Amino acid sequence: MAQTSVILRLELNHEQVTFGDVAGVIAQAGGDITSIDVIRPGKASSVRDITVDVTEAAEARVIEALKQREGIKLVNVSDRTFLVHLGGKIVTQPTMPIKNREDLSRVYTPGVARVCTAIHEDPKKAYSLTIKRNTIAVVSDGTAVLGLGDIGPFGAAPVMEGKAMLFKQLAGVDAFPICLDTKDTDEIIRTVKAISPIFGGINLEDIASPRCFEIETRLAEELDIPVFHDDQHGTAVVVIAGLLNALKVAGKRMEHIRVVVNGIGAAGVSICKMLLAAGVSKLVPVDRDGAIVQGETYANPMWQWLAKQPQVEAVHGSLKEVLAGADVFIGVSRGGLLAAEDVQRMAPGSIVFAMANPTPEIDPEEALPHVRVFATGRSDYPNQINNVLVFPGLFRGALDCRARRINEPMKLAAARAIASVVTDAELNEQYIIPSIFNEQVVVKVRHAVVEAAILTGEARRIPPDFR
Ligand SMILES: NC(=O)C1=CN([C@@H]2O[C@H](COP(=O)(O)OP(=O)(O)OC[C@H]3O[C@@H](n4cnc5c(N)ncnc54)[C@H](O)[C@@H]3O)[C@@H](O)[C@H]2O)C=CC1
Ligand SMILES: CC(=O)C(=O)O
Ligand SMILES: [Mg+2]
Repeated sequence: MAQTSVILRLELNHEQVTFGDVAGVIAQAGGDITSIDVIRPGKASSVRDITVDVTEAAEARVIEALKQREGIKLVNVSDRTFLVHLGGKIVTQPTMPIKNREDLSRVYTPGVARVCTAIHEDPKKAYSLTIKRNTIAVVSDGTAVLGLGDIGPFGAAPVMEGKAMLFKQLAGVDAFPICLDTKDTDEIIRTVKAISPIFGGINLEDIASPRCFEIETRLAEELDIPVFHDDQHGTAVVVIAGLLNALKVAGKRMEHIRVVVNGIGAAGVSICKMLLAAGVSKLVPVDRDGAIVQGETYANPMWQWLAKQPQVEAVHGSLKEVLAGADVFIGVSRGGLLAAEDVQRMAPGSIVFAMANPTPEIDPEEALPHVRVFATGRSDYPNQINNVLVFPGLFRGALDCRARRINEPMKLAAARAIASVVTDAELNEQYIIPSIFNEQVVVKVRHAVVEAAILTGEARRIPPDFR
């Protein structure tokens, strides 16, 4: 159940209520008080800010219960999640202050002109003399934002700002959110190409399938900087990392497991491809109409590709039907699709990655008693399988070695690097994947990605620590 934190500003009439009464009302309605600040003390009345943790469902109950109680005036409700978004979440910052005319004539005109000319004469110098070498565009058209669907470019912005924050905080990569007001494939490609000169890489985000496949493929072909659709490959990389460790916990092997992947969109297609490359021999891709079946014909070119793979089962069925007996469930579809009895019918020692955001395919509380390893994309449960473990270190590595592309060996190396952060001694059901705050993650992913890029001839620069 999604948890939120609200700050309630209350004016209390001391003749009618005590603070104990207030606490009782909140607790009864399902809220959990985490802090109290006195804003205005007073004998007859006082004003306090009360921070309350509640589930989304209980929030309205708490508010209503307070409003109904005599002696309590609800002055304001602030959602702490909204508060951190006020004014946006990132800023740009100069690398030095401009203190005097001399500084001004160096960083700007006339001095800057010589630098411009030098870059014009040798465009490679853009990497040393501009922000290009450390800057990524996070590009979305707002059509598949988390699991919220097509909520448009304005709606997408808080997620893209969040990705930019994570790039910077975790890997020192400067990232800029770009939310496009078009859903047209050609226009998106034209626009990204037109803005690309200032960027060292393009992170495509939350662009709906199947359009995202063509956009990424064409941009990767036409640009000489890495183009990476995070929802496809970032997700696939982190799933493989989690699965490598979950299989160790469950005592199963990649070649023997039967895997059901639900939601064959951007993330699902890339996950299926990476599972096949990793040696999975029994795969059941499932979308809204049930299993994608070997030998059938599909209009979606990616589903058609899957239907031709010998490892894909030739069995029709709904998600619930095909899930019976499966060793692994990977959900990248939509929240709330499964119940306890569905995961109960999986093979013993089952592994469930319910990764739809913000609501997983099955409520963790329902799934946990019946599965061996359980993971979600969320940060409020153990085992957060989220592409945030991948994109910061992966782009850090790609930028440092000036990789032209991000190829399969670089992705596989990233997956193994993430898995390796959890040592065999630490590994258990609750800890198959490191926390995003584990500093080893970015360090190891970067190192593995640079190494793979050098080995596969993708690097255009050897970073000093590899010389
Ligand atoms: N934890 C993580 O790191 C990540 C999680 N996700 C989550 O995965 C989900 C899908 O993301 P994308 O692949 O980018 O979206 P997408 O829109 O490209 O694909 C979603 C797919 O799920 C299918 N689908 C919808 N309802 C379904 C149902 N009831 N049963 C089976 N399939 C169904 C759609 O037909 C579509 O093919 C979202 O909830 C997203 O938040 C995506 C990327 C990373
Ligand atoms: C995590 C992520 O990229 C998504 O849910 O779309
Ligand atoms: Mg995404």
